Amino acid sequence: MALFHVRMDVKIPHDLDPEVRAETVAREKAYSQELQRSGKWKELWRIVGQYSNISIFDVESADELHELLQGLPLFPYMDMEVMALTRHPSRIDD
Ligand SMILES: O=C(O)CC1=CCC(=O)O1
Repeated sequence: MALFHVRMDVKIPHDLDPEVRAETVAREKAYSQELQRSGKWKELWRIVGQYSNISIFDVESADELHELLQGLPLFPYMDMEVMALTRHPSRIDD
C-alpha cells in the first residue's frame, strides 16, 4: 500500500469545443467514481474558490498512481502536484 496526496489544477482552454468539454468532464467523473468505488481514490475534495481538487490515492506503487493519473480524461488539461505520504511516528491509531 502506498498513499499519495495529489493536487490537481484544471486548466481547460477557453476555446475548447463546448461539446468536447462536456463529454470530457463526464468521462472524468465516471473514471474517478470507478476508482473511488475500487478504494484506490480514497478522498476527493474541491479547493474552495478554485477549479482544483485535493485527492488521496491508496495504490500499490508510484507506477500504479502514474498510470491512473495518466488515464484521467482531463489529464491533458491539468497541472498536478504529487506528494508521497508515510506514517507520522506520533500517530496513535493503528
Ligand atoms: O473537477 C476536478 O477537480 C477534476 C476532477 C477529478 C475527478 C473528477 O471527477 O473531476
